[in-house]
Amino acid sequence: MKVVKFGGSSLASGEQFEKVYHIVLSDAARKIIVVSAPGKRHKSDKKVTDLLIENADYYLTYREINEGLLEQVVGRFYSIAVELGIYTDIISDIRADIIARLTMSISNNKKYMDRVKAGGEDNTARLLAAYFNSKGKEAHYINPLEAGLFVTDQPGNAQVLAESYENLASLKEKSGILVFPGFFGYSKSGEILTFSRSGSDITGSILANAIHAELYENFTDVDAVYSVNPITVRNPKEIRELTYREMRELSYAGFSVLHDEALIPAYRAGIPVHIKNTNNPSAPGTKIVNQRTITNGPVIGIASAKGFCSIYVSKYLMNRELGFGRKLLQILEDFNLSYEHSPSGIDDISIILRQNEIGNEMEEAIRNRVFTELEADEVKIERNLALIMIVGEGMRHNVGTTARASRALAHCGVNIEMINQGSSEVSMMFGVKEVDEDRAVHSLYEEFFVSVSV
Ligand SMILES: Nc1ncnc2c1ncn2[C@@H]1O[C@H](COP(=O)(O)OP(=O)(O)O)[C@@H](O)[C@H]1O
Ligand SMILES: N[C@@H](CC(=O)OP(=O)(O)O)C(=O)O
Repeated sequence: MKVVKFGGSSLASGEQFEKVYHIVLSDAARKIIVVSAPGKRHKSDKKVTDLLIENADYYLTYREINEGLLEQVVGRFYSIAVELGIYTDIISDIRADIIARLTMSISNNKKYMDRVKAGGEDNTARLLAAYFNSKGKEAHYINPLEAGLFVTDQPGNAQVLAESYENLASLKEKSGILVFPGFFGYSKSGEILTFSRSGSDITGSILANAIHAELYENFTDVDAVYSVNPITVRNPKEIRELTYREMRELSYAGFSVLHDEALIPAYRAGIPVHIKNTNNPSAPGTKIVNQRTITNGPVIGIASAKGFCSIYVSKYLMNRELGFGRKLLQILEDFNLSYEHSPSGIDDISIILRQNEIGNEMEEAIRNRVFTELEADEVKIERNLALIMIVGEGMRHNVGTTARASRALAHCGVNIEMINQGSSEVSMMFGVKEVDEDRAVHSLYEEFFVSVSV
């Protein structure tokens, strides 16, 4: 039995729905279909989720529906139904559902937003099931509350609760194709909560774990996971096989093709993940597995992401001071900040954080506390950093990868602000200024994938 997830790009129009229909029917093992909300049909288009957010924002501000915005969302579903020739009252049901989400009582703005956002996936699942039925195929929309997908009470960032796996296991026994909306679950008190953005990938992985699927297929709009983001480098090398660890590191640092939280459930149950292209289903795609044979050089992928800042603290004899690191992290915890990395030296430590979490006032308050409470010699906060992650299981067995990477960065004139090598030895991270990011990635790609034989 397979769980198959289709992303927003795979469901953006009636034509895409048709492709999904044929893909699902071409393999009888494809049992549970997880759907995102319709995505962009072209570059300047809007995702249904973003349209729903605009609708919710308007309602929160004016306490009335903006008819124009509402029509944009309903119009997306309507045009898909027309293209597919589904002439039922499904569109009036979808309109009523979205109006109900928008006009319900508001106790908490963030939860209100989640309920509206979830309308994209929920109605897409209903529409896809209706399409299968219109073609005489047995398919059922599955409601995540009835199926028992329970999550924590964290709006926009919910986490699955352990009991969900047992609840969802019984889906295996149901007949026909099951169409499950991605991206959201329910709190124990019955409220809708979404995962973070792009979270339908997480739903697919949870379901694959719950039913002990033989495979979790994730259909998107690219032929493979590429060794570098195809938006940064043209026609990059395709990756055929990746380990869970490699993909985890790469998706953390910018390989948005798979949500970085989506691997854990599949990994825990040992279920391979297969990334495939809805627009070219016969392409081999990329498999994510527990172990792979290392046929390439040390590096399998290079990922990068903007939006980080570093807090650099130095103090003479820091290494001898009991509890220094703990006290520093305690200060950050007091500000409700989680940190990403902390490379350190004998007398200094840098803490890397996501900069959108620290405003200017908070920055000043942190600086003051570190100076006064920790008696630091120097505290420097640097913004607009990009992290570049070089990843590959082969790095463990290869000498000189760091030297090659540093040489490549020096070659293109990029200054390394910080280096961090993960203890797992499958990744190496470089901090550079955001303005240097693209140049650095090109040069690293050239070094590890193009010019030098490995
Ligand atoms: N290394 C990479 N390999 C493939 N795609 C990548 C990579 N890094 C970023 N992407 C982007 O991920 C996109 C697919 O993910 P996403 O937009 O979430 O699709 P979906 O609509 O299927 O959920 C691709 O179109 C591509 O632009
Ligand atoms: N529709 C949601 C969830 C999702 O997974 O979407 P996509 O598959 O298009 O990344 C979002 O835009 O965040």
